[in-house]
Amino acid sequence: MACASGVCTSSSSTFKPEQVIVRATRTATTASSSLAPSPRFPRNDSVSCPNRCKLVARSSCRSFHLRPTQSIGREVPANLLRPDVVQKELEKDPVALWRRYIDWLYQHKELGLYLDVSRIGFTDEFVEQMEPKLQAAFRAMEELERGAIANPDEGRMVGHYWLRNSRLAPTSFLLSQIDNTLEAICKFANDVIGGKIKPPSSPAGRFTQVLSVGIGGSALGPQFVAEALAPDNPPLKIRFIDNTDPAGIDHQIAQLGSELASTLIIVISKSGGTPETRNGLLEVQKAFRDAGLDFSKQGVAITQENSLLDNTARIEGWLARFSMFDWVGGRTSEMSAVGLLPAALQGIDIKEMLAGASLMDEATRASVVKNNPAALLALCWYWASDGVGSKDMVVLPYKDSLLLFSRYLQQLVMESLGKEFDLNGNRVNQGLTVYGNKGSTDQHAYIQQLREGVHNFFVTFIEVLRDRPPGHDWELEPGVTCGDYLFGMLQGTRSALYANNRESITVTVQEVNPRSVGALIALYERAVGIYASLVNINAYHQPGVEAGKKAAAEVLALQKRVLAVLNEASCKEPVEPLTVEEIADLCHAPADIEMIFKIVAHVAANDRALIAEGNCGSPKSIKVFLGECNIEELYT
Ligand SMILES: O=P(O)(O)OC[C@H]1O[C@H](O)[C@H](O)[C@@H](O)[C@@H]1O
Repeated sequence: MACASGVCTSSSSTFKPEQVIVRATRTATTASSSLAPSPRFPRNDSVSCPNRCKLVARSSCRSFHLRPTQSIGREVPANLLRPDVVQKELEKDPVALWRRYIDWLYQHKELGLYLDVSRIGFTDEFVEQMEPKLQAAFRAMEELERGAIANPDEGRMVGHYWLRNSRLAPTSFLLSQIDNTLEAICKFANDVIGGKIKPPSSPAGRFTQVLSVGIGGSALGPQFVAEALAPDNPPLKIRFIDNTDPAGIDHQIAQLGSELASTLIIVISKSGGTPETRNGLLEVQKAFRDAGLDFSKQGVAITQENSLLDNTARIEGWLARFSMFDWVGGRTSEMSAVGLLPAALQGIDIKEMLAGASLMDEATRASVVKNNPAALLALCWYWASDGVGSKDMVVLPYKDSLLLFSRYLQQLVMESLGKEFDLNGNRVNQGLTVYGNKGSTDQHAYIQQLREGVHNFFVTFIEVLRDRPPGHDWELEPGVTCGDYLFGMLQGTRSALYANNRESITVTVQEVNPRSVGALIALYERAVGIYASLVNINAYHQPGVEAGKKAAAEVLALQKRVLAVLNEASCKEPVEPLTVEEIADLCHAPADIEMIFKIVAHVAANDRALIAEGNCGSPKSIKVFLGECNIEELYT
């Protein structure tokens, strides 16, 4: 598929493994650990030793291959293979630890991505025990990719892997749907950036801003990618409305100011009926009306065909509509129009993102655990959290641009794995808690507790080798750059945590670019899928979310009844102020009295003609009435 502008062309800054070898020899000892030659390829005699292994003798490679997989070396007696003992031994024996590091180091050569699981203390026995479960997980993933109904409750296929390799799609119809949508995204983005598609009444004569309205999976991926990859001066700057907080919405619109006239509004909702997103849309449409602008000329919808949003956009004649597919879940939709259109509009090379994800997908189809980084992650999660989520996953990227990765992963992991029942209907209350921001910033916030406090977590460090674009670095002390400090902070924290028996994983990428970001997303998508199989749950539904939505709808329905009751009382002559108890009785909802009090307090705080007299600190004392009675409402 050809793309006219630079949006979809391949990146010239793609990492080349050879570059690392050169730098590995140039940089001093500090860099050597993360640049260690990988022993992985020689594991299989039929695979020749790749270039990187030239750094070590071929015989050494072979010895890694032949040595039985043992956590801390042959000399350790079997009775020492208890995890805590293993760890203590490793701490005392840096050589054994180094051997464990290289023995388990995963390298994806083309992506320049490494995965270090050596600081997770799993034993060989554990790996052996997990092997049948992992093989079952690989088979489940294979079936999923072939189009099985992998989301049984909702009767859906799960096809986010096809998005980056449409040839994998189970039917030619799906294949052309994927290809056509991608082509349409590229064309639209190019036309907007090139000024062919422009706003009707902007002095700028072209779109300068994107305002994305969406929530959950319809916001977190685009937010993460924008933070990670948007250039300093993107062709269109992006902002987000991802909540129904009126002040937050006002802030975004105020920040746009007169640029509202040159803002492309992208409304994203798979279902097309999410209340927060609908409210965001209505608020933005009001802002357009207030400014005398025609929303339809600047509105774009990304949603499933025939959803409420799709129908609205069609009927109102919005600028464009892009399809979201039934078989792509919200939290795995970054490589669909949901993520790709906003990214392309910011000048991010979306084909490189797809290429990175596709390469990672290939790697994570390997059925040999050590060769499959997603399986290694899932294995570590299982080990570290006893397969029941007993420990939290703290995600610490040491790179500002990856700040939102943990937030993105929060939904991907917790909405996928946080389930009450397993696939056999047993109550399991599964999950894996994710939090984190970035290093070294977090070292000055909560690392104190991680090092010394309650031991309820394991860490995932994300390391980025490239500190800055070439040609910009300088030494702020002799021989030391600012980036060396960041590197030192990461390594120091990793060591300090390990010395206190705190486990960690390290994912290393060469640089933050579309390819590595695509790969990271794909890596974690697959790890979540594999882990879900290991613990026998459906990763692709979210029944628990409905409970909160239903309860919210009930609160709003109750509020309408409260206001009707107050209206009736306030239309009497003289006006009859009511206590909260009286309101609850008149609403025939005595059990909801606390909620009624909260409704009264909220409405009274918002200039809505509801007056609450008394002290809200003692709810029984307050008397409530409406400042204006609405006779019409009474008789309708
Ligand atoms: O894209 P939408 O249909 O508007 O859904 C937005 C979000 O809604 C719910 O909270 C779901 O649990 C999320 O998975 C989804 O991403």
